[in-house]
Amino acid sequence: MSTKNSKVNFYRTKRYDKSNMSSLLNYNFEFDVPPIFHTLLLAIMIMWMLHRWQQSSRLFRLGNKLPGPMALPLVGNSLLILGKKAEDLVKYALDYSEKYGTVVRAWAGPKLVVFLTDANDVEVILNSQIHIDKSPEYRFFKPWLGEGLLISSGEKWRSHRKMIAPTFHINILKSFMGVFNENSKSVVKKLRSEVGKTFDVHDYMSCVTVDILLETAMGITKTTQDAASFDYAMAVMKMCNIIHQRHYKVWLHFDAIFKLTSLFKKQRELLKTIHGLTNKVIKKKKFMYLQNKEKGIIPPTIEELTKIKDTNDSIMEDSAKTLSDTVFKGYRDDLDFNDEQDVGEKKRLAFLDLMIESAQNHTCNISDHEIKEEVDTIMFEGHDTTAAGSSFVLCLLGIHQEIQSKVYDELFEIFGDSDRLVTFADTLQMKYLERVILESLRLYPPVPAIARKLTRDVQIVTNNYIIPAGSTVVIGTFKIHRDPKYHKNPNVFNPDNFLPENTQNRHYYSYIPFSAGPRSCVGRKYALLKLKVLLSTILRNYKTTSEISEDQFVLQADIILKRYDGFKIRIEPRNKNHSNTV
Ligand code: HEM
Repeated sequence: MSTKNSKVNFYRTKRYDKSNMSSLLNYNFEFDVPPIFHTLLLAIMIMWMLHRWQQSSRLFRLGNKLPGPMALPLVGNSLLILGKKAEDLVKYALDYSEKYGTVVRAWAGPKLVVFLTDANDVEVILNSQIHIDKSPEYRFFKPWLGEGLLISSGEKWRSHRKMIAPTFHINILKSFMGVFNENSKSVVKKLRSEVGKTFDVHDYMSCVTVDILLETAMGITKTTQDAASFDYAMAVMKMCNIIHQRHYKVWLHFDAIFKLTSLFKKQRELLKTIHGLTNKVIKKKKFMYLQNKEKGIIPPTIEELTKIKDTNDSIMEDSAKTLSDTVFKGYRDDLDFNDEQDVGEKKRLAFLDLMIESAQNHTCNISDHEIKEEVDTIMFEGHDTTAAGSSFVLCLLGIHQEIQSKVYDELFEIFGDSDRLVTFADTLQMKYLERVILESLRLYPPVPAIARKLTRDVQIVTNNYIIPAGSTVVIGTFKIHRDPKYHKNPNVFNPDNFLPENTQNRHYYSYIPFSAGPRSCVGRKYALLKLKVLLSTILRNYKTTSEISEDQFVLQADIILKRYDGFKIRIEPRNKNHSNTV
């Protein structure tokens, strides 16, 4: 029967057979139920079967042994975040963590997500060579970063990590001191226009970070920067913004919906700019490398630049030179400890040059396309993280004036009233500033959570719970860093939390701003060195103040932790004297 006829019959029945109820019922049930009812009935049956199947699955049985909010059939706990604003999510997540403890499960539809905030449980995951796969949410980066280090897995990740980790060796980082200095000076100059005003310092930190990365990752110097590199920098910043939006707007998680939005069109244009420049630079660099090789000019290899030792043990045996080396020593990752020997006259090479060199001399099997993915990854990972990290430090110092005075006194001890550039040896003296940076990364970790996809069951320490294979584990760095078990007055900004006597017996996994274990941040040393040069240069020139106290910060956490209300500060020029006379 056609739809039209069935509708007509339905209404006819109503009009003409009112007196005969039994014939009406018979007539309707057998022939005249509108098709929408059939569809609905079918949908309900399918949903019920799905629900039953889900309930009987191993994931569901094991997952429901973990504490967490009551879940609805099929949608699970998805409705809990529906309609929530990005800036409310941090508070919301913390409330749930308070309510259920250090292990909380949630169902995102059929997907099991387990939140961990106990250092012992976190160690089980991060210290493992097995649980190194990233969660599916990282796929939003794929159009941009491809299979770069951040999202790749398996053998590809292992071999690329082995090649890239040594390019962050301290000897190579030392050769970036000039770039860090030059760009820090340049931002001091730009900040002059903001003296006496309240402004968002993140914009400045973001620009200077991209400029430094253009030079250290791709070898594009300030003098060779052109309109294309400016467009690239802008595109990197805008792409980060699109990915943030995809994370906190649930409907944008679905590719089909995202592709209908104007954001998708924008993303396509931005990626054209980003990939266009990376490809162009790689092509040019490779051509130059081959041309130089023909002339017999061969750049130093990574081994020559770093004098890498053969065994991991010898790396761990090296004595730690800076505070952060001590703090991060327990991570057992593949980043070396400081070696104060200088690289002397050796040429500065950008990460890209080092990768091209490794590919050409066959120490690593990496294609041009893969090099592009790794350069793009470094540009992303190195940008937003350090921009947020440095902005938080400047805001916190604006609030805690007595701590800023101590930082300035230390800098005055090192530099006096001179305007000279920062040397690597100076950075080793900046012990108080280093504590300030580490403490800021504790309270406001730029990467507030890390997610892994489990391919095997894991037994954690808390109640010997089993987290089943197939689930996503989210490690809540923000919350772990504020655990009163490990920090007295955990919500108070106190750089003395990083005095040696306060760190020596602390659980290594209670402080993980750079993650830890085999998949820890490969740029950790780069970031800390750059932050010291950049922040010391700014603080030697300006005093920062903030009208807003910490409890008024409106935090927004998606991939990167930021202030939704903006990183507002005021600055005034320093008289080059001890802080008490400023
Ligand atoms: C304050 C600054 C930084 C912080 C807090 C930070 C934090 C992190 C964290 C937590 C991860 C692990 C992410 C995850 O597992 O989901 C990570 C990975 C990574 N970071 Fe950083 N990062 C910083 C700066 C940098 C810089 C400057 C670079 C490069 C120039 C960089 C390059 C990378 C790369 C390539 C990875 C992926 C490593 C892998 O999976 O093997 N990071 N970072």
